[in-house]
Amino acid sequence: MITLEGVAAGYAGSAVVRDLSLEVRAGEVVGLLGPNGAGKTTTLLTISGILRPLAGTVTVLGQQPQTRFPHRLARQGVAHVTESRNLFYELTVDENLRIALRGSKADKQARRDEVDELFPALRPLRKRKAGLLSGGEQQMLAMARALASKPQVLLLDEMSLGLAPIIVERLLATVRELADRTGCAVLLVEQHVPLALEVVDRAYVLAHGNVVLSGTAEELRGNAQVLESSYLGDSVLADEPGP
Ligand SMILES: Nc1ncnc2c1ncn2[C@@H]1O[C@H](COP(=O)(O)OP(=O)(O)OP(=O)(O)O)[C@@H](O)[C@H]1O
Repeated sequence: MITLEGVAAGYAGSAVVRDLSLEVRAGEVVGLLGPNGAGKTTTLLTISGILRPLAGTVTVLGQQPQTRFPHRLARQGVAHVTESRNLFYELTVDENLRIALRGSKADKQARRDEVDELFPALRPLRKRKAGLLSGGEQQMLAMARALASKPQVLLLDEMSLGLAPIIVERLLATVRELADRTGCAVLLVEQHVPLALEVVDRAYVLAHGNVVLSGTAEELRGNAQVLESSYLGDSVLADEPGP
């Protein structure tokens, strides 16, 4: 679903991510972890076609998104939820969802039912303007919008930004359920490392634009010291229970 081979990515011809190879298969949830400025957002932007790779090959759903028109990719089943959430804040929850729904009437109804099942907390908020929702509710709506477009590939950039760990835990569980149910391939950037490692199948750790560690969630959980040192002293594992 997503394959990167020897990819360099960056801005104005200058690479901030180098020699990156990664893979996300159907139904997998894969984490892209690492400290601030490591190149995680740049990697997602390159996968969704917003940035062109400076070197290497990006393949998404069998195609190379080396196009200046990322909306074409979106129509082909790639949803990218950016840090800014991209909601229409003056529109209601319902209206935000309606805009994102695609396909026949039956398709749209099926998507709506799925959204209702995965995000029951949004049901009583349908008539509320998106701008009046809490941070967690807005993030749910951003994910629900992504789901409404029936993605085969979902890119999630720091969906937990500014949210309490309990909300993050719920959102991550929903992402897992979405991948298991729909077979969607999910690549997620997440700062809450221990929480992310509870739901992802595998993860890549980026530091200074290079992969410094990768493995299954179990391998990474068992490699906490190396994982922590890749964050250059940031105590990412601080919310792990003590010994
Ligand atoms: N539009 C831009 N033009 C030039 N450099 C940029 C641009 N956006 C990001 N960068 C630089 O690229 C590097 C990687 O940034 P990126 O946003 O990909 O990191 P990140 O791992 O997502 O960080 P964070 O966790 O802080 O969001 C940083 O040094 C950043 O300053």
